[in-house]
Amino acid sequence: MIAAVLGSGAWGTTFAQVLADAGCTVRLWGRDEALAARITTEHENDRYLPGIVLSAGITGTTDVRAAVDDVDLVVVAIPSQSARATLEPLRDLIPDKAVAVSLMKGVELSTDQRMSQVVGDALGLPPDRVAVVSGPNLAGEIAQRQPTATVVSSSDPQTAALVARACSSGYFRPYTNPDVVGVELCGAVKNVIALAVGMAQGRGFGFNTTATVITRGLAEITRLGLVLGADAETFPGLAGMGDLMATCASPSSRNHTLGKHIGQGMTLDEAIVATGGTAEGVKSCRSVLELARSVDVDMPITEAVVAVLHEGLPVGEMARGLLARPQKSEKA
Ligand SMILES: NC(=O)C1=CN([C@@H]2O[C@H](COP(=O)(O)OP(=O)(O)OC[C@H]3O[C@@H](n4cnc5c(N)ncnc54)[C@H](O)[C@@H]3O)[C@@H](O)[C@H]2O)C=CC1
Ligand SMILES: O=C(CO)COP(=O)(O)O
Repeated sequence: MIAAVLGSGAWGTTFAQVLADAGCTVRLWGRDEALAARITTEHENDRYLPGIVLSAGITGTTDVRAAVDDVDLVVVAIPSQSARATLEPLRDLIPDKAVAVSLMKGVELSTDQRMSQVVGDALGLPPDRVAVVSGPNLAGEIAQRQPTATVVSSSDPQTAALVARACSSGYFRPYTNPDVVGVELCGAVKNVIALAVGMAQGRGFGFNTTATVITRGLAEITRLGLVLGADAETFPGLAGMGDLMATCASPSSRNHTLGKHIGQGMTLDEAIVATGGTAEGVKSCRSVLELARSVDVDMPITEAVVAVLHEGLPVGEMARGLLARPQKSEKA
């Protein structure tokens, strides 16, 4: 199979490596010419994955037309809020046989769409030609070929199976799941929960607080997902609990790290600079909250993250506000 991966950041480059190791010919598109040349000739992406020697089966390019010519897979790994504008000009260039794959974990501001919806809309593809990949997949670990599993989801089981075949290797094990809504919401909202966990840890709180935020975070992801038609079995799976555990535990998570900087007293602008890389939850917390409000779902942790990051709530007030809420049943 021939794959074009759009976005030569940490995850795009790592997933290009996964595809190459699984036997695909991979064209990795990015905007930086010097970096694209180094990917092709030196087999390295020193900006995002320093120290990793990339497979010789990956060619870097800045020519997006050439990248998508005659491909079987178009894989998208750019920040969620830039996806639509980047993909729309490619609308007439996608081969009829090709399937699009979103690696992005966000919700678009202004439309509140999940990224598979944005990709389908922007490229003019029906849902059965779009898949998503989401799970406990910290790029730095996978780039070192450490073992992990993931979820490939599409409304069309054949599309999911095709993408799973394309990325399956000795260290990367995809499971398929037809619940696109659940898988994508898990990926987007766990970033918001990881921000909250980071804030708590930055304030000096310990494991009880972390476990509480993760567990109640999963409860609010589940509440939203079920109202939007997701399958309850997705949430305790790899895309749900699995990814929450990885992102909320790892110091290499950008969302977790950014939250920690905020907890330690940085402003949002300072924390963005200190973190580097794309922390999707910073923007997606707003679209997730809007989505939740549109279907009348209560998401107190998400609401608190929005209040701290975008509405001036002092981070020291966050726990007090969450714990002062009226008593309720754990199952409500
Ligand atoms: N890094 C990770 O471990 C994982 C990341 N993801 C998701 O993958 C997506 C991409 O994340 P990363 O690769 O980690 O981000 P990154 O920050 O490492 O790289 C982003 C890439 O997108 C490019 N880019 C930025 N704005 C652009 C624009 N307007 N047009 C075209 N390209 C643009 C940047 O130059 C860079 O190459 C995000 O949605 C993230 O949540 C998902 C799983 C794992
Ligand atoms: O999605 C991820 C792990 O599955 C990566 O998390 P961060 O974007 O917070 O680094």
